[in-house]
Amino acid sequence: MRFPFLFVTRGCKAVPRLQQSQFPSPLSTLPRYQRISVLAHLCKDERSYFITTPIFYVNASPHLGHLYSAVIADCLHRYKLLQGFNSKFATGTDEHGLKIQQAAEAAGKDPLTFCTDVSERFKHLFSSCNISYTDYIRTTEQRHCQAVEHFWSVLWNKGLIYKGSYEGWYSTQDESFLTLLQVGDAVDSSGKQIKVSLESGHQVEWMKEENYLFRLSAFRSQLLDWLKGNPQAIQPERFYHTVLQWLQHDIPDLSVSRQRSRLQWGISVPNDPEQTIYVWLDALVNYLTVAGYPDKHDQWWNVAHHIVGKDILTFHAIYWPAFLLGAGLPLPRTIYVHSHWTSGGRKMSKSLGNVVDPLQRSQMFTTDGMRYFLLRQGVPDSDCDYTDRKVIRLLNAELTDSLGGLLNRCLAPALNPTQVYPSFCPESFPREQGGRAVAEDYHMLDAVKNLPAVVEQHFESIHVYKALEAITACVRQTNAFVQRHTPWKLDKSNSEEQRWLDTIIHVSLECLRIYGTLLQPIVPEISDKLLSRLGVQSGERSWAALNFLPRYQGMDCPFEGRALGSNSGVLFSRLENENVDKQKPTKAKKAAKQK
Ligand SMILES: Nc1ncnc2c1ncn2[C@@H]1O[C@H](COP(=O)(O)OP(=O)(O)OP(=O)(O)O)[C@@H](O)[C@H]1O
Repeated sequence: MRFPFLFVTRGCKAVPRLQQSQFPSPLSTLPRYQRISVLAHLCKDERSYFITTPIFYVNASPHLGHLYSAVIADCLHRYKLLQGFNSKFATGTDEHGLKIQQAAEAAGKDPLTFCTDVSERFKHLFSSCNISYTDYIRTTEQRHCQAVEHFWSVLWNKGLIYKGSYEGWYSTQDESFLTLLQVGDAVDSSGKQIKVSLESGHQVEWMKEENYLFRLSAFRSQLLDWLKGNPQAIQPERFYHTVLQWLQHDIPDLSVSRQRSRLQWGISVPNDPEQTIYVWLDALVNYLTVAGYPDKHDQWWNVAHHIVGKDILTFHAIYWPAFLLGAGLPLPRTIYVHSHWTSGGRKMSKSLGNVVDPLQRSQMFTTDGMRYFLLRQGVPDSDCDYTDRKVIRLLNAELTDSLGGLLNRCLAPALNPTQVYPSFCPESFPREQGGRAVAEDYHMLDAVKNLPAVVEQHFESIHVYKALEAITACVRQTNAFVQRHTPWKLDKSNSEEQRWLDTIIHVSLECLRIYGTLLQPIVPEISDKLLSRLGVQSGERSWAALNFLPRYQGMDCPFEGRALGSNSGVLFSRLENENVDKQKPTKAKKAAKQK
């Protein structure tokens, strides 16, 4: 639910005191507790939020790692929308540079046709996987070329770019310059001694040429001040410390152009057609282009948050902020960093070719299944190895058995023949113990009541897996609640027993409503199915509507007595896999079981 008409600045003072009659219509239809909650959320921050993925290099088709970045950003975007923010979400493709020039040549295509083909593949993947971007940028677009030229001219006019001579190691694969400390020895497949980047393993070459340099060295202390004053600027914390560590040493000026004779596929340096702008400077400016730069861009640029893989941290946490400081622009609010999916123990990468096709996997395991897996299993702080077996096990356990099983149990016609949201009986489940509920039931209520705050905290630091861990733990508690009270054994001809049965189901459906609402940013289709089955309308699915079990608090529940939605089948079908089913426990597991 979005309330773009409410003007709210930092702090609550700027929020006008609204009379009941002044609440704009969608808000005025909400119960009082929800209105307060909406306003409280809007007071916490500005109402705008701008989230970006890296723009993806189109030298080859997308793989699972690219989808991962996009799914994280999509999850944050959807979460902000649920909270009532006006959120903008940009992704797209990075289309200039030597690697693309070479890949297009190898494919026998002109570079733009080549880029368009691959860019369309990314777009197709994202739309197939429900990536709800609001802007898809390509760096070959006119609006972007204009933004880059303008940005360059600003830096040039401030004397921050000068013509010089660059000499050093360069990795074409990474489109990156390296210091001596970042380079090591290796042997190629023919047994020849080569130099490689210690970080990516890609071969590097010694490069010496006349080009333009950016005065990066002049920004070290400003970058340190920025980070020290904004400890949340790079998250998770581990990467914040990595960048601080990098800044303990001098940083050399950065070459920001290539001779046109070597690189034609890129934007020319303004007033110097012999030079092409460095692909990373070009690419990073995409975030400004989407925000509207060089025209009116403040609304979005002031609230920008980037999602990036750890492989491109230097570019986003050092070069980009230095360029922005140079241009006199605000720095991004947060740089969220995630680690890598590995395959066979090595970073999944286009150049290595050890990639998993995300489109094919999302057809095998469903789009929501893949989204759930990536966000549940992916840990931003550390790498994670991908296998299909892990996907199948996780989805069967958590989506089919735990969540789907709970929904099935609670909606079984034998327990709920009229298919309505049953009533809650305060005498059976009083606020003080003494009814039919036991201590564990009260613990469960506390856990579910606190769940939105826990999930919010983890979403804010992109630890989505922790949010899912907390939701899964609550789902388990609700299953245990149903199991403990065996509602199917209660005597429906006895009115007191029937009231208790209804209460058990009411409480369980309330839990499911909270889980379904919180899961929307992660698995939008499954959540929609779940909430629709519970009869929860689209206007009742926002963060503000997360008012758990109001009847227990002595308030009205809008769902009580309402007809449930139609049954559209199982929530998540079990995934079959022979290998998984046939797999025998290892010796170590057997021993652990016996203990
Ligand atoms: N293995 C991966 N795991 C997680 N994210 C990844 C992975 N590979 C790429 N990404 C995401 O995509 C971004 C851009 O990656 P890039 O296009 O360079 O892919 P790549 O496969 O590493 O390419 P190359 O092999 O050509 O270097 C990364 O910063 C990250 O956000």
